[in-house]
Amino acid sequence: MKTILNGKQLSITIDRLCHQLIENHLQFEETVLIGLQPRGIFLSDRIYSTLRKLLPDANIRYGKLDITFYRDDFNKGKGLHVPNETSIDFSIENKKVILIDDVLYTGRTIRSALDAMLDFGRPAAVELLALIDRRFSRQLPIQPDYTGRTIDAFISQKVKVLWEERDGKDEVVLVD
Ligand SMILES: O=P(O)(O)OC[C@H]1O[C@H](OP(=O)(O)OP(=O)(O)O)[C@H](O)[C@@H]1O
Ligand SMILES: O=c1cc[nH]c(=O)[nH]1
Repeated sequence: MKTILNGKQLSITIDRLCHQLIENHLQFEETVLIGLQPRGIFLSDRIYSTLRKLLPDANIRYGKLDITFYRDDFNKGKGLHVPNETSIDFSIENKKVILIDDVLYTGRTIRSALDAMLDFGRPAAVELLALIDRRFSRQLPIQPDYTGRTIDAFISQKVKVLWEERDGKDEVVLVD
């Protein structure tokens, strides 16, 4: 097992990603954040709370999206899919949407998210923020606009993102 980001590095990376978002989206008047269930939510919660500290006067809209029923392997005999909650209490019509997930690998989760998101309106634009980009693993033409760390990994390896509130510590590891 190899550490990709320790707790301190993870915190600095999240701060940096938030500053990059502010650089492009200023007060988030026309921009909404959407974290992807289940694992992207820990990251999107951190990003949302950091942005609120950095921009105390901004009214940042933040929702959580479950993509279970939009997966391209849903009903493909891959076992029982357990859905999570979607909570988006605003329209994304004509808004700039920032999708947030912890790991970008084949790109299929994000494809599903693009599909699922359309139930909430037609956005003006969509950007993707991924904490870890496993490049050269993509099966679809999907790339992140904001990246915490880009890594190369063997197909047999797995990136695991650990969070204090769930796992007792913040760390990103590569598991053989
Ligand atoms: O780019 P992709 O290949 O879709 O992988 C990325 C997804 O994988 C992880 O979730 P999880 O392990 O729950 O998803 P999986 O079962 O699709 O690997 C991670 O939280 C991403 O959402
Ligand atoms: O390495 C990977 C690939 C997909 N999803 C993960 O969470 N980790």
